[in-house]
Amino acid sequence: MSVAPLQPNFQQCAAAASLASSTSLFPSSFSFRLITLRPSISALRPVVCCLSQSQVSVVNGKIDNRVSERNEIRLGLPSKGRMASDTLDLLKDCQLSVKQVNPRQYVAEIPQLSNLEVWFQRPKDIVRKLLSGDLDLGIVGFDTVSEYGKENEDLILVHDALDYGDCRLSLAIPKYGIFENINSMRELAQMPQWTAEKPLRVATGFTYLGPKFMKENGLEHVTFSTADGALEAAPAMGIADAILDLVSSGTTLRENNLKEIEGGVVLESQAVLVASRKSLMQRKGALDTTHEILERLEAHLRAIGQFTVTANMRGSSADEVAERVLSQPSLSGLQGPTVSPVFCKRDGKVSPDYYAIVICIPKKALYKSVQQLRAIGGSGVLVSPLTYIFDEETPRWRQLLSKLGL
Ligand SMILES: Nc1ncnc2c1ncn2[C@@H]1O[C@H](COP(=O)(O)OP(=O)(O)OP(=O)(O)O)[C@@H](O)[C@H]1O
Ligand SMILES: O=P(O)(O)OC[C@H]1O[C@H](OP(=O)(O)OP(=O)(O)O)[C@H](O)[C@@H]1O
Ligand SMILES: [Mg+2]
Repeated sequence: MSVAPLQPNFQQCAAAASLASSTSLFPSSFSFRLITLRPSISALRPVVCCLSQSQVSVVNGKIDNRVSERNEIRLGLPSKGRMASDTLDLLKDCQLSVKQVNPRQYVAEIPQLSNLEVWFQRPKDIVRKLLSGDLDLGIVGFDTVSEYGKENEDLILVHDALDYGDCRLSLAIPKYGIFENINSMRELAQMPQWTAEKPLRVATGFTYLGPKFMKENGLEHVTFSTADGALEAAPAMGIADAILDLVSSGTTLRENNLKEIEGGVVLESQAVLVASRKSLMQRKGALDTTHEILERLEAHLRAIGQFTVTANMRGSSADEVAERVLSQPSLSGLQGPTVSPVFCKRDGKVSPDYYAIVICIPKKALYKSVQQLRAIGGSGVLVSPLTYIFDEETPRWRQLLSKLGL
């Protein structure tokens, strides 16, 4: 069951080769439909063999690393499962609503991004199609990127924390029987029961990450079986000794008398935006579109953790009020407070009577901040939700450029 790691030099070629040779990865009806839609793509590669309808092909014995010549940028979104609706909700919150004519149609558009096609696919197929060059961008769980991306260097995480789909990939064993006193990976590895003849049987859908993790943890005698769901039943059914599956609330494990163990978490996951490096580097418009999506995501995700707070303060000058505000640890805002004079007319004279301050405050620190505002003489505190925070430049954009060597 273990999958040998790919040699870095041959990763792209091998990934494309295995994709092309596996009919289960490319249902023929779907492939044919794409080829019919884009006849120019196959016509571009006149010689020798074409591995997929897209970019990694072998021309006259050499790897052709160019991207296929389509004009649209393609974004893959989950077509089903728990990620599907959350992904559409997130994009909507970023003013990037996906217009889908009907739910059975797999292609859609985002009117704000004119050069973009949205393709609805199963999460694992999004990763496979990023590798084969049939998609340029995708939103899926980090677990799916890790399992099906197999550390391929062509995959680049553009945004690693989209704030939904939180779960962890974790090893779990029964609470009872020979496992009763086993509470860590080390103890599991040291159990005398596992031999070449009678290995530890692990049920998992993660057949790349599973063997790798067990090997890294010194478990030599392990076999894997796989199933598409309800893995938690496998130990009670006598099919497996342990399971390696996603855990979120932990309810499913508890209900099935299973427990996680120390050191047994393979990875923490949440939804991510992932891209094909080749597409970003070579496809016209791909980097610009990615920049716009990233900016909108960052602006929204930064804002949802914050409130805008306004308050009135008496004081002798804006500077003096600012000093009082900044003396409090929770009131420094994103870049310091905005302090504005509020003018009143008294005895025919216009002068600042008090000052209005505006600051952004993390939602978690709201009550503490209100207490600190009151302590320094703030009154009339108004709290409103924030919709977007656009920074001068997002840190993730700089990171992306540096990953691309730009
Ligand atoms: N219990 C969970 N809580 C939160 N997120 C989860 C949970 N289980 C899975 N996920 C995340 O959602 C993604 C999709 O999971 P989902 O179960 O919807 O689809 P799937 O497992 O690919 O399909 P299916 O379960 O129908 O075979 C996972 O890759 C993971 O990132
Ligand atoms: O820790 P919990 O909150 O209980 O969630 C964990 C369960 O969620 C997922 O299953 P899913 O609901 O996707 O069903 P599936 O087995 O059909 O994939 C995962 O495979 C676990 O079984
Ligand atoms: Mg599932």
